[in-house]
Amino acid sequence: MRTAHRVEKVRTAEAELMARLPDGALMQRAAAGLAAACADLLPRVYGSRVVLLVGSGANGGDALWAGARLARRGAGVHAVLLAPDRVHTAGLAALTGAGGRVADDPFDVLATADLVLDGITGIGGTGGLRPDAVPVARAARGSDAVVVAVDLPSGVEADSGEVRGEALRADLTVTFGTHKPALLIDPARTCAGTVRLVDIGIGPYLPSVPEVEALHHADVARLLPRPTAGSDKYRRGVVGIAAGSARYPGAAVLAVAGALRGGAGAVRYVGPAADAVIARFPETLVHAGPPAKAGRVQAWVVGPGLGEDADAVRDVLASDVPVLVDADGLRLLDPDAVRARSAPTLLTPHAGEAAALLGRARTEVEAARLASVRALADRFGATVLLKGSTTLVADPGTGVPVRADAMGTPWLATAGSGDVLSGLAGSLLASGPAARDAASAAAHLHGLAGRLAAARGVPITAQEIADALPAAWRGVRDPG
Ligand SMILES: NC(=O)C1=CN([C@@H]2O[C@H](COP(=O)(O)OP(=O)(O)OC[C@H]3O[C@@H](n4cnc5c(N)ncnc54)[C@H](OP(=O)(O)O)[C@@H]3O)[C@@H](O)[C@H]2O)[C@@H](O)CC1
Ligand SMILES: [K+]
Repeated sequence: MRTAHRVEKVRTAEAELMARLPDGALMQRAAAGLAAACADLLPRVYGSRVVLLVGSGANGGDALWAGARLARRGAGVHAVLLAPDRVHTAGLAALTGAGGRVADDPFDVLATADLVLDGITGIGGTGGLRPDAVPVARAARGSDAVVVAVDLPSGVEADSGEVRGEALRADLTVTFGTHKPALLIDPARTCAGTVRLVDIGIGPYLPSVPEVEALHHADVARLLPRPTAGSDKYRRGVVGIAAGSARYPGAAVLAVAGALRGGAGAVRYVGPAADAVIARFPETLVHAGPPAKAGRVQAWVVGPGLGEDADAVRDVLASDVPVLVDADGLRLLDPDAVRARSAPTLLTPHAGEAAALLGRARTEVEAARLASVRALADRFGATVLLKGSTTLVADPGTGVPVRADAMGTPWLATAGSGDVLSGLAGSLLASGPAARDAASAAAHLHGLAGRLAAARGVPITAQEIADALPAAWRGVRDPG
């Protein structure tokens, strides 16, 4: 699992460790890791042209010390000083002592650079790149050089993943000690490129509960149900799907398709699309409705393609089992009914639906995804899965890390893809895990299924995502 901590926690941990070490030791660890990562990227260090973008803080110091190491190995290193009067003096002395130089003209050296180290700002930066840094950052990005961000891409908000102005998009980010939330959450994450973590020894001083966590295959594998010899279909869990309408029967079929691949022992469909569901999936138990009369289930999914059937939403929310609400269900739900529930509730909005639930603009939700998912979870007292290029899963209250999942691919943005996800997540929910675990496992499997279905770079249908789910289970359980 990758974990990310807030700046305040990183600074506290660094201070505790620094008090036990000689002056500058942590920066040397950071610079050594950074220089090694740069050396790995360059065909050869000797003779390569490296440009350092150096801001006013210790982030610039890291870049200068790493630049000194590369200069000692024969690289031609130029430093572009964005705040010459506040430069890290020891770092600059080390660079010049190793044969590096301060650039006379940033654009000249950037035009021929092989590698640019972005040390403008790290965890101390806020508010996007400043006006004097913008043309330099654009020239770096527009050059043929590979761009390596020091700790964070400059211009992003470390704690929230917001980008409030312009940021410098990197090919690789070398981060120190722990990930920062911005490296796991869009839109900042997309500026980071590949992320490499350098251990500088602060791990023991960081809180055990991070701000954000991202699950690996093995973490997800542990969340997936495994039937035992004593399991029957009821013990494995029955998931009820209240979805579809005369107008949108396909949503019911796709939600059932996801649910059948989610590990529940049986899928019970309730609603007006029973014929379409049975025609495609004869193993489904169908009932015309209402949900309250359909028979026992261990979890409900309500909403995909539901149209205007507010009664179905009300019925399902009145049940005493875990409930997932998606799509039309999110529009029709009564917030008080959600808050009054004692069994878990999982809401699965995309940014537009989240914006409607919060009474904000969609662009606001997209710009501040971490704050938005937490606000929704708190407002509804429910687990929330916010869809997007990274999926976020939050529980209400503080002290529980938000889960971020970047397994998805842009090809997943296709009609019906969300219906498959709700069926899948509901099916996992029926087998008994916490809503947060069911939601994050579902997001990961759904993302991997999308990747597998689109493996040859071709457009995919929602049905193909559902069909790839068994391969995604195998991929997660046996990544071999
Ligand atoms: N502590 C340690 O032991 C270790 C720390 N390490 C490294 O230190 C980094 C943190 O260093 P830091 O605290 O000096 O902050 P940093 O990110 O360099 O920015 C500082 C200054 O930038 C300015 N500024 C703000 N916003 C800005 C903007 N948008 N555009 C331009 N400038 C802006 C602002 O000054 P202002 O101009 O506002 O007065 C602020 O004071 C960390 O990310 C890691 O790389 C590693 O070596 C490991 C050991
Ligand atoms: K940086």
